[in-house]
Amino acid sequence: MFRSALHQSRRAAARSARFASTSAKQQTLKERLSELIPVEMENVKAARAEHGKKSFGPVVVDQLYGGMRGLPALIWEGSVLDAEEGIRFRGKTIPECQELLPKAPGGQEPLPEGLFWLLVTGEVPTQEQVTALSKDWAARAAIPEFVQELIDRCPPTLHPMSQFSLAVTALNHDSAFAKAYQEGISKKDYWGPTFEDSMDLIAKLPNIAGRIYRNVYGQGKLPAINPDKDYSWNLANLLGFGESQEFVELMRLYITIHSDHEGGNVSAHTGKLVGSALSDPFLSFGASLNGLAGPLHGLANQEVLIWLRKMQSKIGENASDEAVKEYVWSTLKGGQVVPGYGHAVLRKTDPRYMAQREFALKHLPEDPLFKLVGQVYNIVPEILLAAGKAKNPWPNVDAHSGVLLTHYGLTQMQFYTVLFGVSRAFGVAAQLIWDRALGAPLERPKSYSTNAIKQMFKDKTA
Ligand SMILES: CC(=O)SCCNC(=O)CCNC(=O)[C@H](O)C(C)(C)COP(=O)(O)OP(=O)(O)OC[C@H]1O[C@@H](n2cnc3c(N)ncnc32)[C@H](O)[C@@H]1OP(=O)(O)O
Ligand SMILES: O=C([O-])CC(=O)C(=O)O
Repeated sequence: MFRSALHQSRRAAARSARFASTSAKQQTLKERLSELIPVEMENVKAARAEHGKKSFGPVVVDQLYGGMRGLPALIWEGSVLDAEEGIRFRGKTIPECQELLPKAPGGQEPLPEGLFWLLVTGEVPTQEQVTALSKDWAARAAIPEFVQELIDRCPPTLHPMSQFSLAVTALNHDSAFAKAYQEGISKKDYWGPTFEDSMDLIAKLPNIAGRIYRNVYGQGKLPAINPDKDYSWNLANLLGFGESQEFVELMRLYITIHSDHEGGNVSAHTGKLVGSALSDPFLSFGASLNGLAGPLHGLANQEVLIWLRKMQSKIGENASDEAVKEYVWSTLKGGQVVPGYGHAVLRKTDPRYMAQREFALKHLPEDPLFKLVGQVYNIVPEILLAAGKAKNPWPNVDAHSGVLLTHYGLTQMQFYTVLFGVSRAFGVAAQLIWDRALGAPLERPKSYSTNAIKQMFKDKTA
């Protein structure tokens, strides 16, 4: 009976996918989503009916002390991470996304608009649907005057990530979800205003990021959003790099690959957790950003560049492998981590690192800093293995992002994590929409004290 429910829901999904392909041109993301939600509700119901009582295996006490590594604890629809092969967005690898997602005219990198559509629906959109999304986001891009003033009043010495988080949190002033909740919206309709807030959130981030960048680094007045251009072009232009076709392409790739990394990473999980209290998407994503701002998470892309620059000032440019090795060892011996290396889940080189490396090989193969990143790649894993602590000696996404931004003249490292944050909104927003559509409950796992654990196992051998 359970199996037949699953089959029925799959048949309904297939019917609905066929419908989508015939009427794709006319459908907006919200229209498509409203068709998919009832299908997915049935799918989840069937999956829970069939598998709900099955166990993933035992939970051991070390997992409670060890940052919950490997603990199956969350549902996250947009992406799943495999330790060996890396991330798949709705089942698609990064190279597959690069191939399948729509591009801008003359562009070769995927448009993040298409990635968002994929994260939300599990489907690859048409060129027209992606263009419509670019236009929709451009139309929603303006930020309220008081948020502009809030950013303008921040001292330039306040870290750009703190400014970013303040501004995103303040967008809650106009939250459609918070308003609808106060007006007594029914649970079954939560997803509608969550969708609107999520679209507004993503749309407004370039104006927030651009304003912070120009304020902090004295880069002059913010230009207007161009409604005929895509999201990444507008973001690049607000930062002052709209003239560089390569930088715009880099933004398309960057926003696509940093968007989502399943649900357990700090920023994604924080957004989901805060959203589970029915805090609106602005409050939820503001919280995500505060997690992303930590040096073991998104701030690592700033830390990598700082570390590379420090290395250069200590051992000079074009340093020998021996000198680099010595510098890496001195980092470890100083009780610090090598930023950009290691990962909580991955056990191979991050495919996001590889995608950025390929971009560099194509566009900036002779860049001296890129060469240093390559040299470090040949040296660090062996040293981390020899040091014997890190479970994954290979580079993660952050080991490569800064060098690309620096190449095009975006040299202000403290700003880098803001760009990561713009991208991470895509993944968090997509999940918030589904969480509210599927009625995800308040998150509240059980915690224990050390004494409670000791007591629990007092008279037991295992
Ligand atoms: C977008 C992202 O968030 S990607 C990650 C970005 N962060 C970084 O690049 C910072 C450097 N890397 C790290 O600190 C870690 O590898 C993390 C935080 C990413 C993962 O942490 P964990 O899952 O705890 O890693 P792991 O189980 O391998 O850690 C075991 C030990 O190796 C150490 N280790 C792991 N990676 C490194 C590293 N790059 N340099 C030095 N030591 C390391 C850990 O600090 C830990 O030491 P401890 O036992 O003294 O506490
Ligand atoms: O998956 C993680 O824990 C960290 C990471 O790479 C990301 O969030 O992009």
